[in-house]
Amino acid sequence: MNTRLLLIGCGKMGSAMLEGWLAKGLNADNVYIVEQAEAADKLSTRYGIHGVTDVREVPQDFIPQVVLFAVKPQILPEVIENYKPLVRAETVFLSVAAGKTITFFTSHLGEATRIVRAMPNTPAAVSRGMTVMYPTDNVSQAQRDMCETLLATVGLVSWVDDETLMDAVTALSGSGPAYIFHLVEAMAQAGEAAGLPSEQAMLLARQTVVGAGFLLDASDETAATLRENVTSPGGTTAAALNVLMDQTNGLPELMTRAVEAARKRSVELAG
Ligand SMILES: NC(=O)C1=CN([C@@H]2O[C@H](COP(=O)(O)OP(=O)(O)OC[C@H]3O[C@@H](n4cnc5c(N)ncnc54)[C@H](O)[C@@H]3O)[C@@H](O)[C@H]2O)C=CC1
Ligand SMILES: O=C(O)[C@@H]1CCC=N1
Repeated sequence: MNTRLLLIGCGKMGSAMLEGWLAKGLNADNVYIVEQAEAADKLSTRYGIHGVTDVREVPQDFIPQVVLFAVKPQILPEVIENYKPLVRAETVFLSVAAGKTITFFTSHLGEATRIVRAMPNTPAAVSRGMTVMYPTDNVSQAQRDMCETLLATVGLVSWVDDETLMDAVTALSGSGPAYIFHLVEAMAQAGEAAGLPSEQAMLLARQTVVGAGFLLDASDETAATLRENVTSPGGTTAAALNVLMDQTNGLPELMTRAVEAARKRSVELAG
């Protein structure tokens, strides 16, 4: 992979993608990262990329094909205009910032800017990410393909043709890994309450979620069938699922409220 990439912000999400790309052979020499001073030094040493603290330190002859914004949405209004000089037809601006709309980018960078909004998730670090993208009309097919190739290197890719759906995407797959990690915490806590020692409860919860994820990935069956495969009539799983699948107080209702809270927050982050 020889994509010329300028990455703005390399924290949890930026480094998850970068690690996935470098593991799949992205040429580190073609990558510039704008970060805060200490992070820029560490990243250069760790990944062999060019770490800078200001976009003006990027050599004039480095024309990025992709400028990727991976800073917090709250930081973007302060920094976005620094990147205006990079707007040109051969450069696509790819943003993973939750909530930040195409209108936000065009209002600061100009209508001609080619923009792809993307929502990845942190399993990208182990090439199991899920990314959903939405492009502006002026993004060429070649640029769409380039963004898709980049993100497909670290997981599955899907597109939406209605930008407002990016809020729902963010609430489901963007934030979703946190829900699963919390499920591990909740299962471990429940195991402890049922009498298991704390460390063993965590081991069981963790490996159960890892194993179920692998099984889901390896199997052609639906999640519903895999669930039914565990559930003996009148057995222990059925007893637990009676609680979890309760129409009014069960997990679907709780998850719907949680996803809706995240979707609303994504709308608010548009600013
Ligand atoms: N963490 C996640 O699971 C996901 C995050 N996102 C989006 O990714 C973006 C980054 O989120 P995280 O990686 O979680 O945050 P983070 O705080 O880990 O990373 C942000 C990075 O930006 C750097 N930074 C701050 N000011 C900067 C500046 N002026 N110029 C360059 N870099 C600067 C920080 O040093 C930090 O390393 C957000 O917009 C978020 O909505 C999207 C999908 C999932
Ligand atoms: O919590 C957030 O706002 C970001 C967006 C999706 C995951 N993390």
